[in-house]
Amino acid sequence: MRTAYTADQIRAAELTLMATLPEGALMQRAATGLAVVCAGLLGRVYGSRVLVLVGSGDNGGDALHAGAWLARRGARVEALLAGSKTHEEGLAAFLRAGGRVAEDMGEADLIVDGLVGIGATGALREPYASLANRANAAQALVVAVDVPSGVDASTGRVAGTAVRAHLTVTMGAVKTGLLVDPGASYVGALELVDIGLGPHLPDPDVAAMTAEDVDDLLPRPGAESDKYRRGVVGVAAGSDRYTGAAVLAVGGALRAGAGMVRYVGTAPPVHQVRASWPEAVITQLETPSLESVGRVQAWVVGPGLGTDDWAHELVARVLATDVPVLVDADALTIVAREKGLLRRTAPVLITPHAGELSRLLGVPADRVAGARLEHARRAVAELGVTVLLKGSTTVVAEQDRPVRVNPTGTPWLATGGTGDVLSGVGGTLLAGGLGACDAGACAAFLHGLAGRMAADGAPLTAADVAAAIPLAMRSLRGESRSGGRRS
Ligand SMILES: NC(=O)C1=CN([C@@H]2O[C@H](COP(=O)(O)OP(=O)(O)OC[C@H]3O[C@@H](n4cnc5c(N)ncnc54)[C@H](O)[C@@H]3O)[C@@H](O)[C@H]2O)[C@@H](O)CC1
Ligand SMILES: [K+]
Repeated sequence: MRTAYTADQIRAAELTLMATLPEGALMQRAATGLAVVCAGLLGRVYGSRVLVLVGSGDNGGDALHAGAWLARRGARVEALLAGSKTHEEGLAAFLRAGGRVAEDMGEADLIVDGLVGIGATGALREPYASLANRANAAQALVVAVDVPSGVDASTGRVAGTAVRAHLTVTMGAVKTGLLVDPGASYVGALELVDIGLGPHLPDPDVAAMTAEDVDDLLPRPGAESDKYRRGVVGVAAGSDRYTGAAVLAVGGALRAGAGMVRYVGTAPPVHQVRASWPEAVITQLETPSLESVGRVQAWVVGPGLGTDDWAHELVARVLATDVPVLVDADALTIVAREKGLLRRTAPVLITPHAGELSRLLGVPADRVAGARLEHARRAVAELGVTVLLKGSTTVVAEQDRPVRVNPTGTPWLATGGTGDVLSGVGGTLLAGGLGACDAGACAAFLHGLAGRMAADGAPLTAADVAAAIPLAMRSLRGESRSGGRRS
């Protein structure tokens, strides 16, 4: 598990560590780590041109010390002092090493963003905001110190402009805002410099699963397994109007390794599912009742179901069972009308995108998208369920646990029907015995990985994603060695 922390958590850990060390030692560790990464990026340090953007705090101090390190090795390093004050000791070291103070931004091979780090509050003020824009427009490689300036370290919010880094060198521990969009999309590659903070860190704020974690959690059939023991998943999806959602949800469930999929729906989607998936066991419903449906270990309800009275009744029946339920799409609209349906003892995993969560919380969708963690946590508290909030960074939140932040995915997944596949995968993992948080996080991980494999830099369809799920599972062992990073 890759763990991450809020600015307050980091600050508290830094204070306890600092108390055990000589003054300035921590910054030296941070700056040396930063400089070594910059040197690696430059390839040849001697003669290279480096511009250091220096803010008024310790983030600027890190940047100045790293600039000094590079200057001592022959780089031509200039510092633009942007703050009302400058880290004194850092500036002295920088000047001693032959660094120069610049009046304006000149040409450079590498720009080091030391404007603000975890001490920032709110949108970047001037002149920082203009400098961030100019750094973004420059040809140079951009390395952010600790956090890309303008990204809120604790939440990933970007209130105004922010530095778009090719690489972020973060100190001591990963910050939450580096893993959650929109902030995560400004980070580039992420390097962690160990400054000895580990023993002083509290329980993490958020955690990202690695391929190895997912591999360990996935239910796998043993010699004793039969289809019932592997998990039977029920899928209540599709309607006369939306038949494809049923096909995709059933496909996701089957491809994720369900022992058996029981599909229930009206005649048109039933015909489609039967034609696409002869493996599914199908019950055609005349009335919204589950009486004639055999036993399942988990339900998926909602994709393409519609929101009329018939659908409402079916959602209510599914939620009245005593097994885990994954609630998606139209079923989310229905439970937004009658939240009492979510009050049950067996686990509920809801899988909204920002728009659906905004209806559940009564908050505008853009606010949900801009502060994903906050709203996922709020939904957990208000609704008493596990929440998988889909989007550019999918997050899974559950009471009393660090939020799981999904590290896989590709923008190509933003196409119709991929959410239906995800719900099928999640349902199968619930039926296989995973808890709601693990089922949601593993489903998101596999779905993102499958999307990446199916796309390979070109468009994909939802059916391609479903087809790639077994490939994604198979690749977990190889991925665990390379970390499962976003590409
Ligand atoms: N204290 C230490 O020994 C260590 C510090 N570290 C570095 O220190 C950083 C934190 O340093 P600070 O606490 O001094 O804080 P920062 O350097 O992140 O920023 C604080 C300064 O920025 C200004 N500021 C805040 N919000 C702003 C905004 N929106 N626009 C413009 N200016 C703004 C403040 O007035 C203040 O002067 C970390 O991010 C990290 O880079 C790490 O190297 C670890 C060791
Ligand atoms: K920075």
